[in-house]
Amino acid sequence: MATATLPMLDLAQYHGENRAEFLRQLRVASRDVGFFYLTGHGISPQTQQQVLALGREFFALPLAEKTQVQMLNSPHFRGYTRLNGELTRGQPDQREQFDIMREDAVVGLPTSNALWRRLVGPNQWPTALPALKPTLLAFQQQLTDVTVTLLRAMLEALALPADALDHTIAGLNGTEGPYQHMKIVRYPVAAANASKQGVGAHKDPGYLTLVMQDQQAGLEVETADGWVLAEPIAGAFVVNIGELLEMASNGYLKATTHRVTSPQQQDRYSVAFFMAAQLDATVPLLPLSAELAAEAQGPATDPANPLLRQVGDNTLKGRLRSHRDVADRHYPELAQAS
Ligand SMILES: O=C(O)CCC(=O)C(=O)O
Ligand SMILES: [Fe+2]
Repeated sequence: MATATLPMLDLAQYHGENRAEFLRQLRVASRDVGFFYLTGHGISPQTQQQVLALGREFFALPLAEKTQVQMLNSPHFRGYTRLNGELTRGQPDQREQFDIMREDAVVGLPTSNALWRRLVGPNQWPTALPALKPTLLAFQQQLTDVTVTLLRAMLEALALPADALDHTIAGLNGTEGPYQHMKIVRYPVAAANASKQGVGAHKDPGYLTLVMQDQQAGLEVETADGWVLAEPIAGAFVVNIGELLEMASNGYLKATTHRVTSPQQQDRYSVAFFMAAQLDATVPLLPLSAELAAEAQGPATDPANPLLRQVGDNTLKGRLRSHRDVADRHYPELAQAS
């Protein structure tokens, strides 16, 4: 593991007198590493601790309570996934998790070419832990606000209008704001000789991801210097860029591969939040200046997993690959094709 560390950015500077220098650092970090720590985001340590504590409580519930809200029940890919229940590049991840998205009503009947509309719908909530719903939904909204600010700052950092992507995060069918997806995760200590794939190497699909970690390390980032450990820093979020933003910037902003290695001594808890364009958006190609365009390397393409500019199709494709059991039950016609 390389000893390099990730860049550190203070979002408070975006609103202060160091704005220009902040934007420069943001541009360089997003171009060269695609990963950084973020402080000055305005979310209090108390709120962070409260969410992590509630996450621990959730995972400590009896399996029967967690199974009651299993993702397998949900055509909208919300709910609990047991250990080994999610696949990354076909290999099972050593983590259990609970996924939520925007709390929505089911939208109208899908037409055959817009099956992604079925991603929209309600979350599942465990009756045994009533505090989970209000706490996680409020936290999801706070993280959304931070990522929207950050997205606008990134566009400014590219010398574009801050609102250049606002039309892709305005909301779907009367909902407000961008696509939201949050998960609370538990990575158990790996048994000797067992797989240590907490989550396999991957890029995130959306615009921007925020990760909140407890004190247990495990998140690793692939950089030009090799794999770098994103050591937890109390109060700071880890930010990374997703494939949609890489695509919009023609590869100037980098979606970087990362993974989690199972902890050795203590279970690790984290919360990951993924902000993306709304499902009916098509990701535009941003008009970069000639100077910046010269540094844009084009989005990385993986022939085994091509990116789709239509966000709903791209999102559904990712969910079907990661959660095969949900795909088989709720999308049999697509599960066979993917
Ligand atoms: O748990 C973490 O630290 C990161 C998780 C992650 O990369 C993901 O779920 O996409
Ligand atoms: Fe990730």
